[in-house]
Amino acid sequence: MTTVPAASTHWVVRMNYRNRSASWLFVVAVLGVHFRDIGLGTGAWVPMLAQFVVYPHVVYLRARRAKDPLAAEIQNMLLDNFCFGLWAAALGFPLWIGYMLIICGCINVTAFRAGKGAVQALAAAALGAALTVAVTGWRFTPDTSLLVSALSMGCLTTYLVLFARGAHTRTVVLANTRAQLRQSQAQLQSQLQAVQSLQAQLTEQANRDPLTGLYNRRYLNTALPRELDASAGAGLPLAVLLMDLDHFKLINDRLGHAAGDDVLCQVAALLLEGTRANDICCRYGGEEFLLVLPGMALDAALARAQAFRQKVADRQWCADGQPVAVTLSVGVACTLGAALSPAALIDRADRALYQAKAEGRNRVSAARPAPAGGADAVASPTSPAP
Ligand SMILES: Nc1nc2c(ncn2[C@@H]2O[C@H](COP(=O)(O)OP(=O)(O)OP(=O)(O)O)[C@@H](O)[C@H]2O)c(=O)[nH]1
Repeated sequence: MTTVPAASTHWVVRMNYRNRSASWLFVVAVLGVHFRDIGLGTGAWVPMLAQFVVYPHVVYLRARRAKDPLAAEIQNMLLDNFCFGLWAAALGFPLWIGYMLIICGCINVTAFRAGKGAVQALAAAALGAALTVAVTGWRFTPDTSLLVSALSMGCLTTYLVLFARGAHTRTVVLANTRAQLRQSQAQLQSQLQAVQSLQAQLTEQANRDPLTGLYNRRYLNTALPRELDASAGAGLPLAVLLMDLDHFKLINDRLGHAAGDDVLCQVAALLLEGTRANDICCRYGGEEFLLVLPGMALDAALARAQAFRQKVADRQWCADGQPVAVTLSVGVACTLGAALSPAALIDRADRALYQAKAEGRNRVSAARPAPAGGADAVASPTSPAP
C-alpha cells in the first residue's frame, strides 16, 4: 500500500514518489502483457516488480533521509533513466515501451535541470542500454502487440497528466506564497512606517522641553554648531539672545510653583510668536530662554531683544488666575563667520545677561568683540529700562 509522504518532505521528493508509485503500476501492466506476448515467465517478473513496485519506495526513503533531498531526488531521477535504459535494451528496444520509459524519465529531469537535465537523462538511459547490450548482446525487436502499444500510450498519458497536475499544484502554491509574501511585505511596510513615525516622535520628544514645548538644551547642543557652520559657510552673522526672567523666584514664592510654570509657558508662547522659520527657540534652563538667530547681525538682534523685552514688560500678566508683574533681562552676542565656538558665543551672551541683571534688570545688554588679543568685553547697557 502506498504511504502518504510526510508534508515535511521536500515537495519534489513527494511529487516524484506519487508519480512513481501510481504511474509505474501502469508500467507493470504494460510489461506484464508484453512478457506474456513474448513468452517471458516468472524469472522476468521478479526484477520487473522489484523495479516498478519496490524501487519507488526505496528511492523515496533514500531521498527523504538525505541531507540534501533535492540533490538526492535528482540522482534518483537519473537512476530511473539508467534503469529505463537497462529495461529497454533487455527487451530488445520495443518501440512504444522504450519511448514511454525514456520520454517520461527525460521530461522529469528536464523539468528541474532544463536542457542539461534532458542530456543527462538521455546519457543515463544510453549508459543503461549500453551496459545491457555489453552483457547480453544486441537484440532489436521493436514491435509490440496492439494492446501493449495502447497500454503504453495510456501509461504515458497518465504520467503526463500526473506531472501536469503536480506542476499546477506547484503553480497554485507559488501564487499563494507570492500573495502571502506581498501581504507580509505590506504589513512590514506599515510596521516600518509606524516605527519610523514613533522614532520621529521620540526624537522630537527628546529634543523638546516638556513644560513649554520649546527646544531643549540637548537640541541646542547639536543645532547651534550646525547653524554656526552654516552661517560661517554663507559668510553671514549669527546672533544669540539669552533671556532670564527677573526675580522669578519671587513669583514662585508668592504665587506658587504652578503660577511660575504658567508664566514660563506664556513667555515661551510669546517668544514663539515673533520667531522666524529658521530661528531656534530653546528653554535653556529653569527660567532662562535662548534664541538663536541665524543670519542676524548685532544691531538687528539688539532691536529684536529690546522689542521682546518691551513686549513682556508691557503685558498684563496673569499667572494661574492671579495678576503678576513679569520682566526679563537679555544678553545678546553675535558672531560673524567661524570666529566663535558655540560655547564661547553663549558665554558672551551669558556675560552680557549678567551685566543686564547687575545694572538693574529689565534691560538688554550686548557683548561687543574684545580688542584683538584681549579679553571679551561686555558693552554698556544698550537699552536701559525705561
Ligand atoms: N515654577 C517653576 N520654577 C522654576 C522652574 N525651573 C526653575 N524654577 C525656579 O526659578 C527660580 C530661579 O531663581 P533664581 O535663580 O534665584 O533667579 P531669579 O529669582 O529669577 O532672580 P534673578 O534671575 O537674579 O532675577 C528658582 O526659584 C527655581 O526654583 C520651573 O520649571 N518651574
